Formats: sequence, structure tokens, C-alpha cells
Amino acid sequence: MRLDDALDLIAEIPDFPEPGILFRDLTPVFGDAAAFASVIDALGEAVGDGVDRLAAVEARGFVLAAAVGYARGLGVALVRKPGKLPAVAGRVDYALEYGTATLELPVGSVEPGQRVAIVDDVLATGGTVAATAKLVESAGAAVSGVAVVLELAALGARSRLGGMPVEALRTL
Ligand SMILES: O=P(O)(O)OC[C@H]1O[C@H](OP(=O)(O)OP(=O)(O)O)[C@H](O)[C@@H]1O
Ligand SMILES: Nc1ncnc2[nH]cnc12
Repeated sequence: MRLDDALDLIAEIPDFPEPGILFRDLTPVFGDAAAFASVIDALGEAVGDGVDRLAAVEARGFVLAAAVGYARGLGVALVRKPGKLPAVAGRVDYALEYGTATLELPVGSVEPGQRVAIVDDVLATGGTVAATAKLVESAGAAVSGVAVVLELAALGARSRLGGMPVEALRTL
């Protein structure tokens, strides 16, 4: 399937999870094998070269990064919502488009000196990616870049992420 056709499957749900938010739902992409393959192939390229590991954020980021990691021969650091990990290397609180959140990095998931690419479904305010980058850097690794399916440009993530290289398959 062409990438544009795959991305056209992303649904828009008004007023979820709160009034005023237009939620971008990748459920139809995850459910369609041809669309999923097309998105994974493109994300695999967007991750770039010179990458040692991927980092992904629970939950939708996990699905994408697991497939990209398999396609590219890269392991994945699974950045978790709080309370799930037996051994926490770092913790960051951050703001979302809707509400606040905390992320934790598992001990041993990122090695010092590694170049780590962050993979996620939606880049909105950039808070999630900024928090993930902080965790990766606190473990002594460097963020090589960010690869996302959808960027919501009006929410200004790029300015929040400084000069971090960001590749989005579609920007709205
Ligand atoms: O750029 P930001 O403003 O930080 O928003 C982007 C994040 O928001 C969503 O995650 P959510 O916390 O809804 O988690 P989910 O994957 O568990 O649904 C999305 O999957 C991104 O991780
Ligand atoms: N509008 C949105 N749709 C889907 N995921 C999001 N994460 C933050 N904002 C979002």
C-alpha cells in the first residue's frame, strides 16, 4: 500500500479524551496489515543510520518501535508509565496536550555512549519526546533523532525540542 493511503486511514475523534481535543487514532493502521507494513517501512527509513537502539513510549509507541526494531535489526528501550518497572534508571514528570504524565526508563535498557532514536505515533506538544530524551541522556546515551508517524505542527513540538532532528511521515 502507498504510504499516503496508509496514513489516510488515521481516524480523527473529536472531544477525546477531553472536550476540545481532536484525537488522532492509529487503530485502523494497526489493524490493516498492508497499511501497517507501509508505515513500518517508512518509519524504518525515518529512523536514519548510525543508530544503536530505539526508545519507545508506552503504549502505542511500543507497537511501532517493536516492528521497526525487527525490520532494522535494532533493540528497543521500553519507556514505561510509572509503577511497572522492577528497576528504574530514571524518572521524568511532564505535561501532555491533555493532562500530565510520568515516564520511567528501565535499568539496562540504554547503554552509555549509544545513539538512540526515539519512535512514537504522534508528536503533539513534544512533551513525551522531550521527557524520553531526558531519560536517554541521563543514562549517558545521545538522542540521534526522532521518528513519528504524525506531527501536529500547531502544537509547537519542534521549538520545544531545540535542534533535535525530527522526521514525521505526515505533518498536519
Ligand atoms: O507530544 P505530546 O504532547 O507529548 O503527545 C504525544 C504523546 O501522546 C500520546 O500518548 P498517550 O499518553 O496518550 O499514551 P498511549 O500511547 O498509551 O495512548 C502519543 O502516543 C504520544 O506518546
Ligand atoms: N491529538 C492527539 N491525538 C493522538 N495522540 C495525541 N497525543 C497528544 N495529543 C494527541
